[in-house]
Amino acid sequence: MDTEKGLLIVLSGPSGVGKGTVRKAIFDDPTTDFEYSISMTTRKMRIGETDGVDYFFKSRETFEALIEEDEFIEYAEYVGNYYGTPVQYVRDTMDAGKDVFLEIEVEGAKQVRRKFPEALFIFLAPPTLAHLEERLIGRGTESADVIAYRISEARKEVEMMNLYDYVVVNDEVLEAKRKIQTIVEAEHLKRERIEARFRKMLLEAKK
Ligand SMILES: Nc1nc2c(ncn2[C@@H]2O[C@H](COP(=O)(O)OP(=O)(O)O)[C@@H](O)[C@H]2O)c(=O)[nH]1
Ligand SMILES: Nc1ncnc2c1ncn2[C@@H]1O[C@H](COP(=O)(O)OP(=O)(O)O)[C@@H](O)[C@H]1O
Repeated sequence: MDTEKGLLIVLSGPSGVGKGTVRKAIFDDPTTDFEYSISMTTRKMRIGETDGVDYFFKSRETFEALIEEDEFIEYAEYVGNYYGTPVQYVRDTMDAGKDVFLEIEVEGAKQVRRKFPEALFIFLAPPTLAHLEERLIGRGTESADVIAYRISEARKEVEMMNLYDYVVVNDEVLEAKRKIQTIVEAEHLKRERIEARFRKMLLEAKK
């Protein structure tokens, strides 16, 4: 039998909702058996970040050349910087039968939806918009202007949540992590059942 393709899991949601935090909790958990696709970006490296671990940090020229060469599954310009998912790693990993996890903003998630409609889309939502503002201010990495902009974007983004397969409210980080792991497990079981039913029907059709 051919190796089954891995699942593409997309975690998205407004900036500051906790996507990075929840993603870290997922990958800090040794029971997690999906692979994280490291994004490429043109934004400046923050203190504590490492090139090739948090992102692949590139110049605008390099990023734009890679866009021309069709090297991204999706990319978006967000608050003046490019962010994108390199295609090669995702394809190779899925072809090897492993699940790939993307943590991206909502415009990119829309593009993935067009290219990979069979992917699993999970929206991370804040308990309230007030929580979102608090978290962005609390993180202390952006100026007041950027925070105000991100909040106004977040209002629009929250309205997109009905386009997703699941909405997970990020109240407690470990609880959100557990819910996402459970959703992925359930999705595998569902797809295995559909696959088994399909094979049974094929066998019956051959009789
Ligand atoms: N479309 C897209 N968005 C990404 C990608 N990687 C990260 N992002 C998103 O870009 C936004 C800004 O990321 P970043 O500058 O690290 O800020 P932070 O997530 O708010 O800490 C976040 O919403 C990320 O989830 C990617 O490859 N593609
Ligand atoms: N469940 C949570 N409860 C309280 N604070 C949180 C929670 N999840 C994340 N945060 C905090 O909110 C801020 C934004 O989180 P971050 O992961 O950077 O968001 P995103 O990647 O979506 O932009 C950080 O300071 C983080 O520590």
